[in-house]
Amino acid sequence: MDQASTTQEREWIRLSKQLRDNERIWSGFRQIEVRMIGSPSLPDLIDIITLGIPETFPGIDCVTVACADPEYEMTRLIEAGGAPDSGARSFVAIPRETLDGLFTRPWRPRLGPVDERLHALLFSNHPCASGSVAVTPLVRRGELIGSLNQGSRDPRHFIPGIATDLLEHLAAVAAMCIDNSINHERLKLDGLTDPLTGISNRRFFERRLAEEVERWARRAGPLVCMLVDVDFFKQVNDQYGHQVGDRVLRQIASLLGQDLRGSDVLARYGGEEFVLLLPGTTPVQGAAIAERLRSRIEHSAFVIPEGIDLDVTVSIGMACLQPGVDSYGPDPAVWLFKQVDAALYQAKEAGRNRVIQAVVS
Ligand SMILES: Nc1nc2c(ncn2[C@@H]2O[C@H](COP(=O)(O)OP(=O)(O)OP(=O)(O)O)[C@@H](O)[C@H]2O)c(=O)[nH]1
Repeated sequence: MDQASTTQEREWIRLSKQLRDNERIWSGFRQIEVRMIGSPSLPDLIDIITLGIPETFPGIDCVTVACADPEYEMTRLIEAGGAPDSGARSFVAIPRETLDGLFTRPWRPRLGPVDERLHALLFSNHPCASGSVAVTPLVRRGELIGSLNQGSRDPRHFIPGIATDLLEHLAAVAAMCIDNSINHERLKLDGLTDPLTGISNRRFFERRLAEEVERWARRAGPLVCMLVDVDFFKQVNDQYGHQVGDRVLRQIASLLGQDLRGSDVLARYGGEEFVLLLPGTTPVQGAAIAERLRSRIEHSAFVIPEGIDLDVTVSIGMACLQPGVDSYGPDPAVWLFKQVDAALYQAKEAGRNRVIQAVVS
């Protein structure tokens, strides 16, 4: 056999191997894609991404998913639904600013060695991401929602300059599936009850506010509204974790609901804010109730698993629609809520742990 045909044969073998490798990668990629699209829940999806990718693609030793999750919505869903040792370990709730700081526009994957800070942030449970990493932005409807983080022991697996179209495609499908699963979970819960505290949710409150304002317009009596916001709640989460934060929110909901009348409404307005609507209550009665609630929370024991008793306080903004008054503008409900919100803001500004009643001139 002459020299030229030997070289040709080697090239042929190399190309055939490359073709087979590419086919394997594409087939694995399609399998992952189909599994992600068909996943029944968010915990399942995170498992497919974080366990399925390393199983399917040689050289990838671990995968994590980081997402901005300010209200711990995803964290809670994943913890509640996943196997204890899988998705929950590989999902990272990342502060919005930190996520934004990971990438610059146009959002492109970051490839190469991993530094200590990035490792601690994205791979803290995964020592195998020691050689090289690919951190790919998860973008949905033009918004950066997280990052898909793949790690390898091999320092040469992810090197700057390699083609990233497959990584980007995988991240685009993952982002779409994550977004769909969250929306699906929200739809399931989107009744009128807040799943964390068991009390009514904002949608229910808004419905009841419209009904009560209609009754008030028929001269049914005064209508008091108050907005209750936990003071420095971020510190509770930051210091003791969101599960302790969740416990505090549940206890506050229960303290606020202790002696309400049947016609009163208590709802979780969102995050660490609760709202109360008290039909047939005068401003004087409303202020007394608000003060009683504030004091009850200040003097309640909030004992967390470490045995520590947390000091929890709330600020309350309160306002009232008086019967027979028609100077509240075209939409009294909007007027009422604006007053309540402004009063709460004043209560925070004045030092927190207090009730401020909107003064109507
Ligand atoms: N654990 C838990 N935390 C939540 C939930 N919803 C919102 N939060 C957290 O509530 C905190 C609200 O923080 P901020 O808006 O800064 O307010 P704050 O720390 O209470 O400070 P002030 O309101 O100014 O007294 C954030 O850290 C949110 O992540 C939830 O459902 N569970």
